[in-house]
Amino acid sequence: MIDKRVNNAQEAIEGIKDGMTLMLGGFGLCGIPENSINALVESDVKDLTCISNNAGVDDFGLGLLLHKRQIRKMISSYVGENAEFERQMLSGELEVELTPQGTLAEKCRAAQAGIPAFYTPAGYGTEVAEGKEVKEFHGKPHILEHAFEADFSIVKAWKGDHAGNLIFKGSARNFNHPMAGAGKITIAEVEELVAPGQLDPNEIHIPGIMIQRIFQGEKFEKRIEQRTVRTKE
Ligand SMILES: CC(=O)CC(=O)O
Repeated sequence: MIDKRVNNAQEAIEGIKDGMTLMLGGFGLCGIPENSINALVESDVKDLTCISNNAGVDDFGLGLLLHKRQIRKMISSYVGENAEFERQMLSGELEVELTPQGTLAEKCRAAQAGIPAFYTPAGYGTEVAEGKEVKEFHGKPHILEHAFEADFSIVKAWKGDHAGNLIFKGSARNFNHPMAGAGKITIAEVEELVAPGQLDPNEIHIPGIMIQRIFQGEKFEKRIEQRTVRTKE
């Protein structure tokens, strides 16, 4: 068995350099690889292209990287609820490639499965289709979409073992599942890291072969409490 463990988020993100493309899991504020994002914020790496369903909010998730201007381009499907994102996009500081949500998921899954491209009807007749090859299937036009090419995938799971096998919990599975193994290197941060043999093989969602680095993230109960208090105010 290859032991994929690294000690912490700082070690996990080693090798992420200026200008690289990252895929980051999460939907809403659920299943966000927050420890890795915090380490990226501390690292000062910049000019990143981030593929993620959303861009976080002003004080959480990718919003923290946006705040420090570490992101040059976002490839996302849902980008509301982030005032700094809006400001940077409207001022032209941030490049944005809006992608239909199903296409975003499939571009991840295709990369994970080693499929270079696929056809989809989503986006035909809109800006999304500009410059893309069109082909008819069953009398309906489809556009050719390419699999993502990312340097790193960063995913969050509920449980993982030293070999990188992962189990997600509930809706936190979201984009974490198709992003695992889709980048050249996949980092998994987990809430609980266990020894090999402790996870029920029938419950594993992502096999360890997809993962290169794994670590147990710090617990964030305190942050959640703080956010709850702020929301109530
Ligand atoms: C509506 C959505 O797509 C959820 C999100 O914020 O990621």
